Amino acid sequence: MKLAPSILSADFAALADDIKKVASAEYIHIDIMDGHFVNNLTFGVNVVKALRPHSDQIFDCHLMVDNPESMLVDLQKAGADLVGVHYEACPHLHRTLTMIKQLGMKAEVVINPATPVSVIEPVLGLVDQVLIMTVDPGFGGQAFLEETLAKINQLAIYKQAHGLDFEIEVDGGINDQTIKLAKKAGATVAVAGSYVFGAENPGARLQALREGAAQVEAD
Ligand SMILES: O=C(CO)[C@@H](O)[C@H](O)COP(=O)(O)O
Ligand SMILES: [Fe+2]
Repeated sequence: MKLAPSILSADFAALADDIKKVASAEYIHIDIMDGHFVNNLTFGVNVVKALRPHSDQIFDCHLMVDNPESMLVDLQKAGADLVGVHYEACPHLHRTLTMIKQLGMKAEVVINPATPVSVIEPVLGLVDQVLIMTVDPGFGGQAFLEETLAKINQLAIYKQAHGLDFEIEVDGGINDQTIKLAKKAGATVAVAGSYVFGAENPGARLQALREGAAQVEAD
């Protein structure tokens, strides 16, 4: 399973140092929040640009903003690799996802815990990754919503039945126990913020996540 430490729980005064502590992860997850789509306000394109020289990892940008289309060109220039837009924020989803791909980035669609998988079926042939939120977006440190497991499983079955090829990412409340539930349900990428950066040794927490996920294979 791929790991995506979320810098939402890192030290905002030392982001470049903190991402070096998670150099063994495949992705760096960057939560961009505008204070409108969600109540919280984090960072924008300038922080993506500032961090780019400090890491070769995939920059996985999770846009929790209204009108995400307006920042796509700047995000591409800043060095984003993969961009996730919320179904709930995009009335013209095909166009938005196509724009991400035309800019040379990987495209992801994101759904909130209360949004059913069926509404994104029309765009599943277009995306490189689907993010099933396992908490309501906006903040780190919330508890994993087990009700989302059925949706992860439903998406994994749909993907296989239709011969589609995309990653299934989960985000919110992931720790060394919940990662097992998510993997069993079919997730292939796990975001973790507070579990990783809330610890003295973020690298050891990544290792614990890998070991947790590996136990599912062994089952
Ligand atoms: O998108 C979000 C929150 O909206 C996440 O990426 C958080 O950063 C996850 O934090 P934890 O639940 O792992 O602490
Ligand atoms: Fe996120």
